[in-house]
Amino acid sequence: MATSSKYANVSETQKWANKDGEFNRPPSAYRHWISQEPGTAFPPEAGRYHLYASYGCPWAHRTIIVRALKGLESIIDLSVFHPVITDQGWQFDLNREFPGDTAGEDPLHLEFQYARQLYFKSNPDHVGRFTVPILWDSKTEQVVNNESSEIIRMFNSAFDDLLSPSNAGAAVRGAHTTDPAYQLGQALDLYPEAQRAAIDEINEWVYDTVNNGVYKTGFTLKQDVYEHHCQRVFGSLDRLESILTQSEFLVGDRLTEADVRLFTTIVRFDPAYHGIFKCNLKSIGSDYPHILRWARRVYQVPTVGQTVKIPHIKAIYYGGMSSINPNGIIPLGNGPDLSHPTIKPGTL
Ligand SMILES: N[C@@H](CCC(=O)N[C@@H](CS)C(=O)NCC(=O)O)C(=O)O
Repeated sequence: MATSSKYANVSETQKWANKDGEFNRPPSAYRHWISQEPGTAFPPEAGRYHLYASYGCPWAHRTIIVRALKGLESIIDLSVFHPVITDQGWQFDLNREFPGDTAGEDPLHLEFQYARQLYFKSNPDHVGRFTVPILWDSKTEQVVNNESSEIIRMFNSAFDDLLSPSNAGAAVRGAHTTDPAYQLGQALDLYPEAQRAAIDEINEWVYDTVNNGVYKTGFTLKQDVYEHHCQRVFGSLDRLESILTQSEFLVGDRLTEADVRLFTTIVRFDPAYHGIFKCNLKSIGSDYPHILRWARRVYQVPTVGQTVKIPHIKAIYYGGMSSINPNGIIPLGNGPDLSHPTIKPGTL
């Protein structure tokens, strides 16, 4: 039986955790698939699908990164919510507090203010949360998929026929690469056949103990549950540090989906999880030189750095989680500078 914290205000914090003090992330509700299969309900089409996301949310951030790396900006439009989740859920940036980054309104439904309205438009009987990312079909007015791990798989390959090989560079805003570690645009494959088993294996434990592990640590109501998950987070960070001591990327010497999925957690670690979720046994900037080296390498892949918006990251965690940060004070630290030059693994 879990031990309660002496200090928790249970009535406030239980919003996030069950009676055993555990945070359980419910499964995503909409799981349709965009594919090139003949007769599919959701074929790839330019301008048909719309991504609703947040720069603060690590799951939505994955989809923003893969959209940018693949050069899908002209094919799939993006609308970003205000980073602070309101009591009605995600809201468009009605007062234009994050100009340039966010959508002040829903371009497809000018009368909508909240993400919840999209869910109810799609399914009037929707029950459950109103999460981002949302991949929306403007033709049939419904949520195609709201599970980031599946949206990035679709972005990785389903639209390739709409991207011409020659404009792969142009599609990612003039970025060209001679770097053997990655391609951009149509030529990029983040989930290559030969690496799938290795990517799946790493994704599984990284999801459980790192991506979602920080939430299980931060949202618990119980001291011993907190300690258990916190230890698991750092056990896995130690394991990742050791992998990245030998290897430039998580699966060999090329950028894959496994890197994208880990990156959105690592970039939030020092500026957010170390404080708000009490994941503070170590920090990326001070204690994990190879993870830091790798994070800089990923950040510096063209277009990735532009998707990292620290003010949104700090706002979602410190500004919108009143149960664990009641006064909404946002700390000053931004975590390590990821634009700093990188070095090769093994040379630290
Ligand atoms: N499994 C989902 C998780 C998405 C998710 O939990 N998003 C959070 C933000 S980080 C959210 O939208 N929360 C709003 C809410 O729960 O009301 C995915 O990977 O897409």
